Amino acid sequence: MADASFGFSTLQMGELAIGKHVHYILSVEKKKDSFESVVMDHLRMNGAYWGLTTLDLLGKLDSVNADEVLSWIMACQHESGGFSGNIGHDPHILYTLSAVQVLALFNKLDVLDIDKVATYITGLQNEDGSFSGDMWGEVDTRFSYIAICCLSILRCLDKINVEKAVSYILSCKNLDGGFGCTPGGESHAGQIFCCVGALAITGSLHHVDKDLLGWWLCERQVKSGGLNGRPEKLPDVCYSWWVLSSLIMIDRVHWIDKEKLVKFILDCQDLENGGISDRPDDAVDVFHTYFGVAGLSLLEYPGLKAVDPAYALPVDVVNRIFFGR
Ligand SMILES: CN(C(=O)[C@H](Cc1cnc[nH]1)NC(=O)OCc1ccccc1)[C@@H](Cc1ccccc1)C(=O)N[C@@H](Cc1c[nH]c2ccccc12)C(=O)NO
Ligand SMILES: [Zn+2]
Repeated sequence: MADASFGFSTLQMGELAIGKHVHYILSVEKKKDSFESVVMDHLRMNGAYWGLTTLDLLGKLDSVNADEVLSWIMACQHESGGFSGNIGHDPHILYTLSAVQVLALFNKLDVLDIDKVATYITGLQNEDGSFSGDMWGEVDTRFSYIAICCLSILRCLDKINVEKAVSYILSCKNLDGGFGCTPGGESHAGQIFCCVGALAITGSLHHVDKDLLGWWLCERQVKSGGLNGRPEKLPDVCYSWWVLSSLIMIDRVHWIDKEKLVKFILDCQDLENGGISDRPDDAVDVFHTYFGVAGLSLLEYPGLKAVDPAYALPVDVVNRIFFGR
């Protein structure tokens, strides 16, 4: 295994610099005053999910102090049961999923008052089956996915009206086979991931035209091998997740060139300091490092743990939730 952490071999772009990326993630965790840390301050709960899931996929989750992480997460829980992006911020469904996902990584879901979290999420479902992100009421199919994914991990999906949630998601399906953030919204790979993921978790994928959607998704691959989020856009590593996980869930992943996509992601690494950027020679960040590693995991890159395309968690974590002790 040629890896910089052993110091002897030189690293070339043709492989994943695992040691470098572990070092990068751990350094971002420690640096509090960096531009990235400040910008991401209100998204810190998402940042914890991206960084820690990356470490787990790389087999290095034991590099962090679980108790420190867990006490910070619980300090972000609001009396409503929801979680905020950082201590003292307002709760939002976005951060509630990330908090639950991180607790699942550490096999610590038992520290939660499950009913309290479930009540918070259930309270965000609207009459038409859609979900709002918080008390201000913004509706987006992203929030439908988050509600369904989170309650499924907590094993209390029955607390919401699943039938109406599914029918709302289907009302956001477009003629091109894709999905938007609300009915009539333009198809976008991120929203497609959310709708396909929610339909997969609720066992409703038979409503999807897999050939039509598969075609729209495989058309996201550009000459360089990278994937974009919409027609005519530039490729971006994070679409290696949004597009790829959707293709896998509808069983059409063989419609893209996997080898060329692996090469695109590896070309986005910073081999000096670690981390992965959205496209070659751009600045790295934890978000793209996570979606790059998760994308490589979906492509069965050697040495990575398998990731579940619908739950966006390592497969062994998902198995433990549903079949373990
Ligand atoms: C707020 N974010 C975004 O808007 C990014 C910006 C971006 C990165 N590369 C191209 N654009 N876009 C983004 O997350 O789009 C994905 C998306 C959008 C809408 C619906 C579904 C998915 C990023 C942060 C960010 C900002 C700027 C640069 C890099 C990262 C972000 O926090 N995205 C969130 C969106 C999100 C939260 N929960 C989700 C659940 C399912 C799907 C998406 C999310 C995320 O992916 N968390 O895991
Ligand atoms: Zn991106």
